[in-house]
Amino acid sequence: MTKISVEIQAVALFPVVAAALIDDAGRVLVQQRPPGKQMAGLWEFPGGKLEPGETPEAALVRELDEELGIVVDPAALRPATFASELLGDRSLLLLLYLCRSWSGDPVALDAVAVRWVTLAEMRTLDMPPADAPFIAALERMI
Ligand SMILES: Nc1nc2c([nH]c(=O)n2[C@@H]2O[C@H](COP(=O)(O)OP(=O)(O)OP(=O)(O)O)[C@@H](O)[C@H]2O)c(=O)[nH]1
Repeated sequence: MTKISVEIQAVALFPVVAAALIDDAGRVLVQQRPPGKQMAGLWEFPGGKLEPGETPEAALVRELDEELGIVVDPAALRPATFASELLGDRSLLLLLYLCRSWSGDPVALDAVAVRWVTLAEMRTLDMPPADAPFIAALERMI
C-alpha cells in the first residue's frame, strides 16, 4: 500500500473587504496605494482589514469613511465575488462588494489619488494580483 503524507502548514487567515463603487456612467472608483506600504503605487479598490469583532459590512463602511470621506448604508453593499491568495505566510481572503449609492464626494484621504475608470481602463492599470479576476467578474455584473 502506498502511503501519502500531507504536510499541513499553518497560515494566518487575513480577511480584507473592498468595494467597487459604481457611478451613474458605470465607471468604478480605484485608488492608488501610498509609498512606503506593501504594493505601493498599485491601483486598488478602497477597503481594508477587518478589526476584531467587526462584521465585513461594518468594516467596509468604516474604511470607506476613513479612506474616501463618504457615508455608506450597509444595506447598499452587495456581495459580489472574492479572491483567495497566499501573501507570504498569510492567506488573504479578499471580499469584494458592489456599491451604487453613498453620501458625499469621494476624495483621497489615505491614497495618493482616486480615479473613476471604465472596466476597459481598469485592465490597463497595475493592480494587486488578487484583483485581476475581479475585472472579468465586474464585466458580468455592471
Ligand atoms: N483595500 C484593498 N486591499 C487589497 C486589494 N487587493 C489586495 O491584494 N489588497 C491587499 O489587502 C491588504 C489590505 O490591507 P490594508 O489596506 O488594510 O492595509 P495596508 O497594507 O494598507 O496597511 P495598514 O496595515 O497600514 O492598514 C493589503 O495587503 C493589500 O495589498 C484591494 O483591491 N483593495
